[in-house]
Amino acid sequence: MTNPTPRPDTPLLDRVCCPADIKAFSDDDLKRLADEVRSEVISVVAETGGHLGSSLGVVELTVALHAVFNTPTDKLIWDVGHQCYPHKILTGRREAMRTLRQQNGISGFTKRSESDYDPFGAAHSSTSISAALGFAMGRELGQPVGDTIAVIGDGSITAGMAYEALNHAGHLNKRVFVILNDNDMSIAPPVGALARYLLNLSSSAPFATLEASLPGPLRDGARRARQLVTGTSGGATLFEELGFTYVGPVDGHDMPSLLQTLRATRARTTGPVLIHVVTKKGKGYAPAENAPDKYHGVNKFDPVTGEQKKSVANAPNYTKVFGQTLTDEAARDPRICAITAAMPSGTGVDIMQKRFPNRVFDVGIAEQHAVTFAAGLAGAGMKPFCAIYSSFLQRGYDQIAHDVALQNLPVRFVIDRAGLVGADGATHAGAFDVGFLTALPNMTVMAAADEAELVHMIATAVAYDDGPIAFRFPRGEGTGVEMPDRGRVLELGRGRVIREGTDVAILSFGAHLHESLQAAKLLEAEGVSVTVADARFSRPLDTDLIDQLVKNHAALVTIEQGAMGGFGAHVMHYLANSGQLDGGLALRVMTLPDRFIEQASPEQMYADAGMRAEDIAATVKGALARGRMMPRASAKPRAV
Ligand SMILES: Cc1ncc(C[n+]2csc(CCOP(=O)(O)OP(=O)(O)O)c2C)c(N)n1
Ligand SMILES: CC(=O)[C@@H](O)[C@H](O)COP(=O)(O)O
Ligand SMILES: [Mg+2]
Repeated sequence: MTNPTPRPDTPLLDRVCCPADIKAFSDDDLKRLADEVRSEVISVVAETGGHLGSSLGVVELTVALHAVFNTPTDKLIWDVGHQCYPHKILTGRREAMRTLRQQNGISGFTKRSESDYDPFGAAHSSTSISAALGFAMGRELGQPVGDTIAVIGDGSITAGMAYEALNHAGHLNKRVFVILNDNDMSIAPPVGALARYLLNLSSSAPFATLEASLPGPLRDGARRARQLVTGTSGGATLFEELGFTYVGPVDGHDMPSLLQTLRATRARTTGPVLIHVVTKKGKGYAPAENAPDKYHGVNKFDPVTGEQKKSVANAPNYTKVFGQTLTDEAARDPRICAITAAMPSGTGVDIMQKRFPNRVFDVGIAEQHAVTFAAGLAGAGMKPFCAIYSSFLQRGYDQIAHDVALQNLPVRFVIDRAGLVGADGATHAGAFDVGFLTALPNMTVMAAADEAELVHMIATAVAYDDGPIAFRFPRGEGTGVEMPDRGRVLELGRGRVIREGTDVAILSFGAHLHESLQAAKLLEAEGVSVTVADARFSRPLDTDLIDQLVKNHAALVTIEQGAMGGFGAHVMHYLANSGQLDGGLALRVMTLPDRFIEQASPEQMYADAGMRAEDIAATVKGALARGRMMPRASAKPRAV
């Protein structure tokens, strides 16, 4: 039975279950469809929150790509994937969009397990060209892959990995499409020489449409004219020098130009192609157009006014505490400087940037460079604070090991978004930094249990010049503890006992101290006396404290906001090699479970991870029951 002919006034979007449905649309229909998709994005994100500006900027581009290419056989790969909301709406997930970034809902990024139209997951930037080239070579080797298209932003293309891929694509000379979505914005305004180059290049937009529409010889003439106007000396753009056919710049909101350019390029080119599309972040929604940085990631908002719903703050925000404290320290110490990889406001270094602009460096999305640049600053005698979210720091691990730790250079690593972060889900979980940093000789690793501890750890990092030092703290608010006027320097490798008990000990590393104290209260009500200690350091370990806890309690439980192989593993390693496991010890190591945890609220995610206060209490009780069956030496508790 054929589908009944829709009434002419039926919204076009109501007729779209998947991209194949838009193949029959006229070019005018496609423009109308884009307008409907834009309204849908605004309506959804007003309800759910999420990445608004980037998605609004690629509405026409998304419709045109699905109209011209044959997804999912043609592989459309979005870089970062935060701009994929129009793509998800058009690929069968329109209804599901209201569950965006929520527990058991759909991801805020592209995700292979979610749809055949998501051939490659993302969320960390600058991976799309590599992936698209990989798929293209799979096709060349006989796999059922059609065209491959990477859509990468002007911010994401500042990362080194993008050039590794461009370099290889130019070498292989196989057919692959790179769409450079140039909205002249990263999260903040873009930085770097490349941003300037692209701005210059995009000034030649009028030539692009002309060029794409002309036959061979005339097209060459138009290209030469463009190059003359844009001063791309020697005639070739950077991308053409790397072996790409460069097409553009094209107005990314002009549907006819987009369709014409994509159709012509798809029909005519054989090797690697870069299509330079100029868009506006937040396009079509005034509040987002006028403040593209503030509307990059939004809370729920009033679609009429654009007013974002403010979350009620019960305690200081860790990031703000870091930014302000570092600024205060920098006022006292001219050797302090700060580095961010395109996240000035996210990391809080924008606070110092306002006061000491010449000592704060935004290197673009370039975490590898950020780390070794910081190493150079340290080698020169500065005190660099390299502020990178835990999950993004994964991008610079060899630089940490090879350029910083091995040379014992005093770089300070500021690791925000440690632990589970909530709506950004598994890709942004700060789960692994404790493991990969604590394993490094010369490294010192701290975790703040609360915002007051963070202030002390910053002071400690300022004072510590004997090698690299890292401190981590979670996304969001602290616990509302009393704040010190000024940070004091902590004794390296020394933890602290928060609460004295006699039966069992909890040794907490980082911000789960709060839940550990709650667990102790729950156990106290059941007649179990619990010592709670804050380790403060995973390297160097406070072995005296560990010895005392083991000697004076029937069982020991460690807990950390991180994956296996972190703090608890190092405690176990110490206990084993100091012979304290030989006679048996009731020891439990609480970490994140050995799996990735999908997006939800942080509370829901920690519940999923089995790390609520009641979970800790249950684990402690189990360890205590086992421990009571074992003999143990008694010893006087250490004076605190
Ligand atoms: C490795 C890595 N570093 C940092 C980020 C944080 N981040 C997400 S989107 C973004 C800006 C991307 O800019 P662009 O590629 O131009 O996309 P637009 O938002 O302008 O559409 C940044 C820095 C990330 N996702 N991955
Ligand atoms: C898409 C991306 O990677 C960033 O926008 C990230 O979502 C920012 O995270 P915060 O909201 O924790 O700063
Ligand atoms: Mg951009």
